[in-house]
Amino acid sequence: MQGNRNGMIPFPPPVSRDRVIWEFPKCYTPNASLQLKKDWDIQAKAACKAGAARHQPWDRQRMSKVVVVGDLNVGKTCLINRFCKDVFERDYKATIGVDFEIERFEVSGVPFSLQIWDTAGQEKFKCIASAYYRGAQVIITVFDMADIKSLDHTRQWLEEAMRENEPDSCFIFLVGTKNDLLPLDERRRTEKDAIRIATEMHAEFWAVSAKTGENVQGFFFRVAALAFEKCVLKAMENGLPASIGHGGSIRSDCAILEKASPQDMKRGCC
Ligand SMILES: Nc1nc2c(ncn2[C@@H]2O[C@H](COP(=O)(O)OP(=O)(O)OP(=O)(O)O)[C@@H](O)[C@H]2O)c(=O)[nH]1
Repeated sequence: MQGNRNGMIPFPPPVSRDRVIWEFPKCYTPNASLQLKKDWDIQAKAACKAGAARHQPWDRQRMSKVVVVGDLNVGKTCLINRFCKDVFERDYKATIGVDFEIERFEVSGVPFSLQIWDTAGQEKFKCIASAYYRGAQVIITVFDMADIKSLDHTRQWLEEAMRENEPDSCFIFLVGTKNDLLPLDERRRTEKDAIRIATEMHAEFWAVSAKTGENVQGFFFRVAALAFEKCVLKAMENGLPASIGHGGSIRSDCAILEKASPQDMKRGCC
């Protein structure tokens, strides 16, 4: 895509159809869920409706920061790549430091983005990666369903990520990857252990497979919906106009990305 003279892209293309969210996405299991409700908050819904109806030019986007942490080799990069690029890489290539993707959505008629930070699980890159934990609205702690030790380590990963963030400021998810590797009975046992740990962490649990794609879209839609709704509610709490939409004002804890494309934003990792 061509930028203007400043290298900026004035109007990003419309959000692809498979990134449009109207219905409030369901949780994976009510036994470890951040919210059991089935629909959007009524006030947030009304604000979105009013904003979307205005059809203003899309000159900026609201964005939440998502940080993905967990042991090396658990499948963080594959999970992100399955969702953002619909690919699966069989060979392991360690993440060096950090990398990020920006994924654009339309939620209840309103543009919204997730800035998804993929961090390195290797000890030697930890100090680089941890510099990027700050300012997260969502923390995703990932473990490998076929490696129970990686589940035990998620508490430590969360603790480290929370050190850089305010208590109660983030949605926390516990995600078990590679569920394609387990027979059903073993999968059930691991899920039971994970649900116990998710409850301790005040996290929502999901079991996914980047290889088969199972639950990957459902999971990221849930992340986007919860993060988006929180932005809307926070903006309303702060007394900002209740009408939110293309060019409207959700500020709160969402960053606003002014007319820059993901390519403009993408920096080399450390
Ligand atoms: N069977 C199966 N293998 C997977 C899945 N997800 C990832 N893998 C494999 O697990 C290995 C590690 O995946 P990565 O996504 O690179 O792991 P990572 O957590 O990003 O690792 P670091 O970058 O070192 O932190 C790769 O060989 C993947 O092919 C999955 O859902 N199923």
